[in-house]
Amino acid sequence: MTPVIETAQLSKRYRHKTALADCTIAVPAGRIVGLVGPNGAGKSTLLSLTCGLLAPTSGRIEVLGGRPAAGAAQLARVGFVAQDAPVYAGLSVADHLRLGARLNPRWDAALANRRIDRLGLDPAQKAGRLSGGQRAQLALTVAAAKRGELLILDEPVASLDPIARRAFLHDLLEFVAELGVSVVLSSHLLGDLAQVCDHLIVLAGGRVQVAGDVADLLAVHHRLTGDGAALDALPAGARVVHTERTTLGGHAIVRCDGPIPGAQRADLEDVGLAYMMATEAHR
Ligand SMILES: Nc1ncnc2c1ncn2[C@@H]1O[C@H](COP(=O)(O)OP(=O)(O)OP(=O)(O)O)[C@@H](O)[C@H]1O
Repeated sequence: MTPVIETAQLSKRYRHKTALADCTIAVPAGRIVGLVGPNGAGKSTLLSLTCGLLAPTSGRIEVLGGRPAAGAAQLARVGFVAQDAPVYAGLSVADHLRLGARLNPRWDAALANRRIDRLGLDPAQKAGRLSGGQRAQLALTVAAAKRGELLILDEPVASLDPIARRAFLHDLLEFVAELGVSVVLSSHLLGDLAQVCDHLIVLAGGRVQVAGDVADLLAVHHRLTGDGAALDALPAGARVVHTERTTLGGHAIVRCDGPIPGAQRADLEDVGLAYMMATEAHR
């Protein structure tokens, strides 16, 4: 099956700043992909390259087997919601849906109306008067009703309160089940991503630190707690990703294909955070 996103040594420089370097990934179809990383890690840059809003400085990127944004057909296959859920402040909710219908050949009016109805949004309300959460939901509705094969969401839950975040992520899961789309969403909130993602990409310092299906990553990452003595007796091939001392004791996240005596399975937050912290520690 063609990967939804495939890159090889992809890099992007803005004048003197390298925002993304040597990025080689292959994202399988049908996944909800969590793209995490600290501020300035290169997440928006990677997503903008995926949508064709930016051109690479070097390297290669293919989206759904084609060049990003290469013509109307390719554009119709990808829905994109940029950071801060941009909407047209002067247009009403209904205007957004009319515009969506005019601009998108595969527009699903029934889906759009059903969502707006369920969210309790007034079709006559100007988008500029919606709350941050409502704007995010409107932007997601427009992107989903486009009926593309890939939905790209840049920090879609950043402006939402915890209840709205839950509702948004729940809706997202429903969409994926209903529409069969692949989704890439970036976030700082590993806990949120852990609820919905089955594929993880950790970016830090403009480089991919780890990427893969969540089940595969969890199978090979272990959490060791204690005074550190266990780290001196790790099995061959084990690699300490990150160690941390806290007032409550210490722990280490270790990558190892086989079992580690006395270790627990790491969870997704452990894994994501460990790779981010390890990069920060080397700066
Ligand atoms: N247009 C630009 N011109 C120059 N530098 C830029 C530009 N856009 C981004 N950068 C720089 O590239 C790096 C990566 O930025 P990017 O926005 O991709 O990170 P991010 O992971 O999305 O960050 P955040 O989580 O803060 O949104 C940062 O150092 C940023 O300052």
